[in-house]
Amino acid sequence: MSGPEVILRVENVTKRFGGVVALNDVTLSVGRGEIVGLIGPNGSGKTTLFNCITGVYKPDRGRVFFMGRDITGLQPHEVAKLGIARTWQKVRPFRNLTVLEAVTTGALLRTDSVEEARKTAVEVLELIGLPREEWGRLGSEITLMEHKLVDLARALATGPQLLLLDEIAAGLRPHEQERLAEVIKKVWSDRGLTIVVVEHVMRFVMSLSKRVVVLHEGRVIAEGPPEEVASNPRVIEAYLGIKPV
Ligand SMILES: Nc1ncnc2c1ncn2[C@@H]1O[C@H](COP(=O)(O)OP(=O)(O)OP(=O)(O)O)[C@@H](O)[C@H]1O
Repeated sequence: MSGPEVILRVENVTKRFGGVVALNDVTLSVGRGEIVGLIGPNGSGKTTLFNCITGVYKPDRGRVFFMGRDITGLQPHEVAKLGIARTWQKVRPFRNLTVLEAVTTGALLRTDSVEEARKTAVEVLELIGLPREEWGRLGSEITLMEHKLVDLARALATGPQLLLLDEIAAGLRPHEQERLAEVIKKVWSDRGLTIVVVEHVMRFVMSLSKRVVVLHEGRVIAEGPPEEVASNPRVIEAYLGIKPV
């Protein structure tokens, strides 16, 4: 890939679960500063790819490079420390923590000082625009949209260079998805981040990404600008379940 520095490189990654080949020789690159959409039907391997990048799973074959360094097989906390953060497909409730405390836990990756971590959390919460009166509320008291923003804030508080968002728009109403896309664009430009967005909601992907990679049955079947990819017959065939633009 020419152009910007390659920040993430996945090379020939294969991951099997028993007889299921979740990823089959996947190769892709992400340039620094890009927002790349990763799409594909249910079960095509998107979350498994995130798990192989972040050290949740070790690939059976292939390598993962981050900023030129081979990170294959590192533990999740080591990968996080190097500067890769993620959100999870399922909202992870933090019933007994407040919003501010939950985001502070993210910042504790980089410091032992709770005071310093809280400062980072405040900065991030201000950046994403979650109103101050929400910061003292418990996880059990906030809406799904607020949970998504807190997940995003917690990931940002770890101080990443690369952010992996796993279906963060799922379950939100269209106007909430629009707001979330605006927040993501804001943090992307403010923090100079690189972002990979796994998403089923095509409109959401298209509003964020100039380049989309399509997975189908564990393989990359197409890659390019969203409009081009959306009209690619191979993608349409693989992807009958896709939501219309
Ligand atoms: N821990 C696991 N154990 C066994 N099989 C798994 C595991 N994780 C994923 N798989 C299988 O690997 C394949 C890819 O799953 P994955 O969750 O990566 O797909 P996905 O594209 O993220 O799907 P979705 O859009 O539904 O979230 C599926 O067949 C899935 O059942």
